[in-house]
Amino acid sequence: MDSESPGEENKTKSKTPRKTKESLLKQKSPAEFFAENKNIAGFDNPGKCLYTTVRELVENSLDSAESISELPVVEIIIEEMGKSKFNSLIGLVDRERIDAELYDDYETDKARQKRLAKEARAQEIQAKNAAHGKKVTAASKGAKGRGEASFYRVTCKDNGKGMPHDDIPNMFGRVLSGTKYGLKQTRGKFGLGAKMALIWSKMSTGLPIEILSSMRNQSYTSFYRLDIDIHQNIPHVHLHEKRENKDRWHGAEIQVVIEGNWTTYRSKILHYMRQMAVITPYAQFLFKFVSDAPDKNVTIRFARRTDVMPPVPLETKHHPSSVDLLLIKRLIAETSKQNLLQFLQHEFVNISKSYAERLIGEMGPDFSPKMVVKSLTSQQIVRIHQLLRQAKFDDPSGDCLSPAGEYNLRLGIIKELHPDMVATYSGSAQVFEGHPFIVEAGVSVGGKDVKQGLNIFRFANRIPLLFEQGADVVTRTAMKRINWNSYKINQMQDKIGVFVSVVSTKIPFKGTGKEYIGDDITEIASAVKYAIQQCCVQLKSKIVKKMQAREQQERKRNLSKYIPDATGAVYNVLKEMTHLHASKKSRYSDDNEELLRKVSAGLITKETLSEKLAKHVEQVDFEMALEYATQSGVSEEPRETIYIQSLEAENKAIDLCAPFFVLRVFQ
Ligand SMILES: Nc1ncnc2c1ncn2[C@@H]1O[C@H](COP(=O)(O)OP(=O)(O)OP(=O)(O)O)[C@@H](O)[C@H]1O
Repeated sequence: MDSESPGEENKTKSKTPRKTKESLLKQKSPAEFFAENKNIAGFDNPGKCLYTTVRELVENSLDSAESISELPVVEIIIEEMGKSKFNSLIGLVDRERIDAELYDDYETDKARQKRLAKEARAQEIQAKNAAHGKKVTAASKGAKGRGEASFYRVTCKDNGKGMPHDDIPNMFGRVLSGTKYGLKQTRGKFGLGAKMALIWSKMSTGLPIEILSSMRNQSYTSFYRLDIDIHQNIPHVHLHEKRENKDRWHGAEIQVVIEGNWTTYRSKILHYMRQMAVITPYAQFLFKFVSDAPDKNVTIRFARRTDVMPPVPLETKHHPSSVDLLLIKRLIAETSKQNLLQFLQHEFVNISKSYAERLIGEMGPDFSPKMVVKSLTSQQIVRIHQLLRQAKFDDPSGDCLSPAGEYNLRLGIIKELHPDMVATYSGSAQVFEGHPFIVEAGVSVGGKDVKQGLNIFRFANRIPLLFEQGADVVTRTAMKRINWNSYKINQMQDKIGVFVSVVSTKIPFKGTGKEYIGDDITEIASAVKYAIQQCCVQLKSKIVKKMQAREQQERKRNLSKYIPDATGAVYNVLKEMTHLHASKKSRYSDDNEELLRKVSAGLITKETLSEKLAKHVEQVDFEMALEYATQSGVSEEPRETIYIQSLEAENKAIDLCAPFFVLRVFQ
C-alpha cells in the first residue's frame, strides 16, 4: 500500500506514531539505481555523458572484433542536432517564446547592457594580452540558459562478432547483463555501459536505441529498436526484424540519441580517440563530428599502423587463493565434475591431482576424494574455503593476459609525443588477490606539444583513462615515489612523458566509471614504480652520454674561442724576438734562429699560427671523442654502409660502393 487515507491518518494519529513515507519498505531495480546514480557509471553531466557513451560503444566494438581475432575497423559518428531538428525527429512542433520573462536566460535591457559592457572590457584586455604575447583565455560567452540543451545522434559501427538475434534485448535492455563476466582480460566487465547509454537517452530524449547486428556467415542481419523498463529492469522491444544480409557483413552498428555537450567535452573525446589509437595501433578508427555549421565539423582517420594484434586474451579459471564462499558455492552448482578431487583439479588453476589429494587429506576425516561434490554441506564448504585461503599455491601465470607490448607502446609514444629520447619496459606477470597482472611502462623526454613537467598517460586493459588522474596509482607514483633527479631528469623543467599500461583479469578500478586505479594496492603500486624506474635507468645512461657529448663540444668551443688571442700574443713575442735578434741585442739557439728566420721571411704569420692551433684543438678533440666512443661504445657519427665486391683477377681492385661514391682500392 502506497499511502494511508487521510481519514485513517487522523484516527490513528494519537495512538500509534505516524508511519512516514521513508520508512515504507521499497525495492529498486538495478536499472533504477543506476538511473538515479548515473554519475558512478561516468554519466555525470551532459558533456560527460556524451564522452562516456562514445567510450562505452568504442570499447564494446574493440572487444567484439578482437574476440574473433579480426583487425578492428571502428567508425564513430556524432551528429549534432539543433533543437528544431531534434523536435522534428520526435514530432514536436517548435514554439516561439511568448512570455520571455518566464525563461531562465531572460535578461532585462539594463542587465543586457551591463553584460555587453563587461564583455567588451574583457575583449579589450584579451586584445592587450595578445599584443603583449600573453596567454589568451577564451572569452566568456553570453549568458546561457539551463534549458538550452544540445542533442547528438551517436553511431558506432564495427566489424566484430555481432550478437545472437535473441540475446540482443537482454544485452542492451537489462542492466547487469553481459558476456564478459568470465575470468578474462576484457575492456568491458560490468554489463552496464551500453545500458547506461540507453538509460541516459531515455532520461534526456526519451528515444530508444537502435541495433543492427550480424554474426559471421549469417544470412540475415538483426535489427532492433528497443527501450528499457527502468522499474522492472527488462528490455522493452519496439521493433525487431531479420533483414537480408547479402554482403555477409558481420559486426554491429549501435545508434543512440542523447543530450550532450560537444563544446565542453570535444577535447576529451578527441584525446580519448587519439590515445585509443596509440594503444590499439592495429585498429582503424574513423571519427566524425557532423554539425549544421560546417566549420565545426571534424573528421579524423586513425590509420592502422601494424597488422600484428596482441594475442587474444584467454579465459582462465579461478586461482584457489582468490575465491570466496559465494564463488565456491557457485562453482559447485555449475561444475560438471562429479567428485571433490575432480572439482578441485579442474575448476581452479594451479591444483594438480596430487596436490588436490593432499588438500583433501588436510580437510579432515569427513572428506574423501570420491565424495560427490554437489552433496557438500555448508560447513564442509566453509572448511574448504578456509583451507584454500591458508594453503600455498603457485602464482597464476600471466599467459592468459594480452599486454600491449613494448613495441606498440614505443610506437605510440613516438607518434604521440615525438620525444628526444624514450625508454620502455615490460614487466613479468605478478599477482594481486589471485589475479595475474602485467605492468608496462614508457618514459620519454622532450617532444612536440609536451608541457614541462610530468605528462601522464594511463591505460588499463588497453583503455585510456582520462579522468580522476590525481588519485591514480600511476600519477601518485610518478609524482611522489620516483626520484627523477637521480636519473638526471628535472621533474619541473624537462618535458617528461610517462606512459603506464596495466592489464589483468581484474583491474581494481575505483568505481564503476572505470576512471582510475586506486593507489592502495601495494602489489600494483610497486610494480608501477619498478616499471617506471627501469625506464629511467635506461634513460639515465642516454642522458649522461648526451651530457658528456655536450660538455666536450663546449670544451672545444672554449678552446677555439682563445685561438685568436693566443696566436696574437705568441706572434707578438716572436716579432719582438726577431727585432732583438736582428739588432743583435739577444742571441738565440740554432733552433730558435731558424724559427725567427721563418718569421721574418713571412713563412710564419699570425694566420699560420692560428691555423696550426685550430688543427691541434681539432686533433685533441677528435682523440678525446675517440676515447669516449671506445669507452662508452657509442658512435654519434652518421654511418654509411659500404659493400665490398669480389676481387677481379685482372686489376686486383676492390670497389667499395656507397650510394654517393665508389672507392676503388688497388692492391
Ligand atoms: N558492438 C558489440 N558487438 C558485439 N557485442 C556487443 C557489442 N556491444 C555490446 N555487446 C554485448 O552486449 C553486452 C553488454 O554490453 P555492455 O556495454 O552493457 O557491458 P559490458 O561491455 O559487458 O561491460 P561494461 O559495462 O564494463 O562495459 C556485452 O557483454 C556484449 O556481449
